[in-house]
Amino acid sequence: MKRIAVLTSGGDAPGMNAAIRAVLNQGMHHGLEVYGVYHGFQGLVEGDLRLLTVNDVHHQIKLGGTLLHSARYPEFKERKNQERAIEQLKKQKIDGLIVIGGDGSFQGALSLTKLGFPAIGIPGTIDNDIPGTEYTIGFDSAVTVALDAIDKISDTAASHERTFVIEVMGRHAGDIAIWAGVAAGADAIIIPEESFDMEQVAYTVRAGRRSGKDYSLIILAEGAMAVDEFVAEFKEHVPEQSVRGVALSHIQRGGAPTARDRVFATSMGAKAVDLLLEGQAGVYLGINEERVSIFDIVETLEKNEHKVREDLYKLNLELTDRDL
Ligand SMILES: Nc1ncnc2c1ncn2[C@@H]1O[C@H](COP(=O)(O)OP(=O)(O)OP(=O)(O)O)[C@@H](O)[C@H]1O
Ligand SMILES: O=P(O)(O)OC[C@H]1O[C@](O)(CO)[C@@H](O)[C@@H]1O
Ligand SMILES: [Mg+2]
Repeated sequence: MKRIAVLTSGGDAPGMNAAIRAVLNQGMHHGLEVYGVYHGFQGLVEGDLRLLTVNDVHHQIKLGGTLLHSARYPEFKERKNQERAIEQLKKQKIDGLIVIGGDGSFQGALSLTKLGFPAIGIPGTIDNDIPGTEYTIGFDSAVTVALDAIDKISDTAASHERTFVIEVMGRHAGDIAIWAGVAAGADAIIIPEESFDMEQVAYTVRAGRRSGKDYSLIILAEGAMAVDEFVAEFKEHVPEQSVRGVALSHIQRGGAPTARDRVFATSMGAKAVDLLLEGQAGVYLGINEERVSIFDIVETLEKNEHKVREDLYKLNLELTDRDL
């Protein structure tokens, strides 16, 4: 193996640049040429790739976003586009591909492996929604950004003795909501994985106020309900309160990656290169008990579901269990 390529796909995530840097540096350590594919699978199909140099990744470890740009390109589900992608790679004499992205991007990597082209996945998504791994690159940064925003909102919430409903991202997963909610000391955390009773949420908020709190926070995962809808319904249960809703939205995908995201991105970027050199394909990397682990894409994605940290969710319920 002399040449490999790397791309980023799906929603960007802080730490993707750190992973790209590690792929390039580890590739160079092994005497490989590393190509960067721009604009995800779309760029791959269109042949939008070039040789990376140290200059491309210099300074990038501390930057959010992805220097390779990203794309959502549903057309990559079509076999003809997957075959075109392989033709482009072969034209450049590239023997292996590293795909940094979420669960959707891993399906793209899998399709290439099934057609005989070696591909390896690195989990890069703020959602933390990939089965197998406990952790995805960008999650820690997104939670940190969300928490910073929630803390700021709590200042004004306290001044006006308000209840704020704060919608966080995560697509179908409640991970960002749980972590940001526990870290913020939220009165309630609403996630798609657990049902909730609006009257019970209202009771908890009211009980908190009665016990001396001067504001309340409800952290709502986008996959559970839209914030406007939630606020409208919630207000009917607490007509005496001033309630505001806010969606943090794409701010959660921006900013410098945290140390944790940079370290795991660097470890996984380097490991992906090592695996390609060992002849592995159809696998992805993840983190288990703070160590890089290897997962089979088919086995793990098709037979497992992502699980949220139920223990943290339950802990928050216990900590907010107050009587009126
Ligand atoms: N079944 C599939 N087969 C081939 N390619 C796929 C498949 N599903 C998704 N992809 C490719 O992966 C891209 C990214 O997928 P998706 O939009 O689901 O984001 P993701 O990688 O899960 O990241 P995130 O959820 O963080 O945005 C798609 O736009 C498409 O190009
Ligand atoms: O940037 P887009 O395409 O609007 O996608 C937003 C989605 O992407 C993510 O930020 C990452 O998957 C989700 O949390 C969110 O639902
Ligand atoms: Mg996804």
